[in-house]
Amino acid sequence: ERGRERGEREREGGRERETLSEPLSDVETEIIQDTWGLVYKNCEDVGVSVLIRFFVNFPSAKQYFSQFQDMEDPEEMEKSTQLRQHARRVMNAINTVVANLHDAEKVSSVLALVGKAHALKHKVEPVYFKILSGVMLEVLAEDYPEYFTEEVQLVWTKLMGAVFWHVTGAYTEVGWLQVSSSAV
Ligand code: HEM
Repeated sequence: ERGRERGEREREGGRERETLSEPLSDVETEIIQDTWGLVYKNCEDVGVSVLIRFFVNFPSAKQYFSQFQDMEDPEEMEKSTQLRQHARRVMNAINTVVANLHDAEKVSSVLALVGKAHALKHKVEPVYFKILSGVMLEVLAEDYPEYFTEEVQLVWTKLMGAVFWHVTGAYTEVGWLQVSSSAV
């Protein structure tokens, strides 16, 4: 089941879709859960710094957020309730994924919901998910250098690859066609 879940190859939308990552091993799962536990204690602060860096470095990502589309000052962004709320939601969704790494169906259903909502309701270009995960890894490595060693960062990169794979799978499922190679 698990193998199929992460699917070596699946037929979707008439096109073959290859997995970007192997399932995490037990050791890798433990590494993710231990390091995430430390990060999640500062859930709100970490989430807000990740999103601020995301919007400062990739200003076009702001277009989707009515409240701070035109904001440029990071200090002002920090006060936006819409930004803080999204930070909390992103962190909580990742927390659910991390807590359920042994339950592939739960992981894929959580991420399918996220993908579908962002495709259908928010109309977010899927490439922003890839960019956001890069920014998140960068912030985590800077803020927790003692935990995010190179080895740990590699495992996190793998997890983020899996997140992106599930999210873009949902985009494909709802008929968002640009997804395949342009986003990866
Ligand atoms: C791992 C990455 C992400 C997660 C887990 C996540 C999660 C969520 C959740 C749970 C919601 C609220 C429920 C909903 O309306 O669907 C939400 C809303 C939203 N997300 Fe994300 N999101 C992520 C990435 C992004 C990215 C990359 C963008 C755009 C650049 C984005 C834009 C939005 C917008 C515009 C809303 C609605 C905001 C509002 O109504 O205030 N999200 N997100």
